[in-house]
Amino acid sequence: MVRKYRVGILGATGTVGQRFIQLLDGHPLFEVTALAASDRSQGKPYAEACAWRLSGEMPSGVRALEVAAPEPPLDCDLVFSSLPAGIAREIEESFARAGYPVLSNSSAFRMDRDVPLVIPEINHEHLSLIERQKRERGFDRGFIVTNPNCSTIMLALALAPLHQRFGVEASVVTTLQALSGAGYPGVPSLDICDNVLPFIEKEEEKIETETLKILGKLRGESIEEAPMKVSAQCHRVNVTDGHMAAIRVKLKRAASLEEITDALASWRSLPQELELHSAPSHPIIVRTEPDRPQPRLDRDAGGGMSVTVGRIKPDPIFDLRFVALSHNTIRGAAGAAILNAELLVALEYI
Ligand SMILES: NC(=O)C1=CN([C@@H]2O[C@H](COP(=O)(O)OP(=O)(O)OC[C@H]3O[C@@H](n4cnc5c(N)ncnc54)[C@H](OP(=O)(O)O)[C@@H]3O)[C@@H](O)[C@H]2O)C=CC1
Ligand SMILES: N[C@@H](CC(=O)OP(=O)(O)O)C(=O)O
Repeated sequence: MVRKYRVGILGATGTVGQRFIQLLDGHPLFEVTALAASDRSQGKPYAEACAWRLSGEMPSGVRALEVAAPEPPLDCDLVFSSLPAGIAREIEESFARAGYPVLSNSSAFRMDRDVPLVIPEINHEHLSLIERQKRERGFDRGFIVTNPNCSTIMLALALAPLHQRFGVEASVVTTLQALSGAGYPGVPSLDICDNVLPFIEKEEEKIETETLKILGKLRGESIEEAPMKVSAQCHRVNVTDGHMAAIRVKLKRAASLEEITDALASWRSLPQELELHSAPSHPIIVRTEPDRPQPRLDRDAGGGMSVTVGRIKPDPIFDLRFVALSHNTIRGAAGAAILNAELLVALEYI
C-alpha cells in the first residue's frame, strides 16, 4: 500500500477548513492527522469545536482529533493553511521554517517575489521559485506555495487558453461573489437580503495584480508580469456558493468565435496529463444554452474544479465577452490548494 502523507489543516474549523476536510476524506495521497484553529477551539475534539456547515456528515476520521494551536510542531508532514490573512504571514512562515511544506490559501504571501502563486494548469513552472525562497529565507526542507484569490482563479483559468493561443491585451471583469466567500458568519443577513453590495475589501486589487503574476513568465528566478491590463469591479450577491464573472477581453490577434470556443473547451494541461486526483478532465466547460452558467446549476461542474463559461459573444467595444462561474471554496480555495499539493508530490517537491 502507498504511504499517505500526513497533513495538518490550519484554520480547520472555518469555511475553507471544512472544505479541506471534506475533500481530503478518502484522498489517495493525503490523510488528515492534525487540526489547528483559534484559542476558542483549541483543546476540544474537532466534532465539538466545529459547527459543521457542509452537506453530508463530518468525516468520522477527524471527529476525535484534538484541535491544536497553529504552531509547529504538529503531527503531520505538510500543512494546508486557511487562516485569516492578518495572522497567516507569521504563522505560515513559522511552519516553513520548521520544515513543513505550507500550501497556503491566504493572501499573505501571494505577491512575494520568491513565493509561487500557482494554478497547476497555467504556471506549474513557477514552482521553481521554491529553490530561491529556501535560499533567501534560510528554509531547509520547508517552503510556502500559494493559490490565488477565488475570483482570480476563475478569471486566470478563463484567460489562460486565450492568452496562450491569441494573446490577451486587456480584460475587464465584473464579479458577482457568493456569501461563503466572506467566511462564516460573513455578511449580516439584513445587509444582503434583497440587496447587492458593491464592495469587497481589497478584492479588486487582488484580481488586478494576482492575474498578471499567474499569467507571467518565469525569467531565471523571477516572474515577469504578463503584459496586459486587467480592470475589476466586485460585488457580493445573495448566493451561497459559486462566484460568477462577466468578462470582456481584448485580444492581440483576431479570432473567430469558433476558434475561441475551441481554445477554451479543448484546453488541457499538465494536471490532466498527470491524471492528478483533483484535476477535472476539462478545466473549462463551455455551455451554449443562452441562460448558462448559473451558480446553482454549474458550481459543482468537474467536482467543483471546472470553470464553466457561457454566453460567448463578440463585443462591440472589446473583441469578446462571456460569463464565467466557479465554485469559490473548491476550485477557488481548498480544491486549489489540494491540486497544488498533488502536483508538488508528482513533481517530487514533496
Ligand atoms: N471563503 C472563501 O471562499 C475563501 C477564503 N479564502 C481565504 O481563506 C482564509 C480562511 O477563510 P474562511 O475559511 O472563509 O474564514 P472563516 O472565518 O470561516 O474561518 C477562519 C478560520 O481561522 C481560524 N482562526 C481565526 N482566528 C484565528 C487565530 N487568531 N488563531 C488561529 N486560528 C484562527 C478560525 O478558528 P475558530 O473557529 O477557532 O475561530 C477558523 O478555523 C482567509 O485567509 C480567506 O481570505 C480564500 C479563498 C476563498
Ligand atoms: N475575498 C473573497 C474570498 C477570499 O477570502 O479571498 P482572499 O483569499 O483573497 O482573501 C470573497 O469574498 O469572495
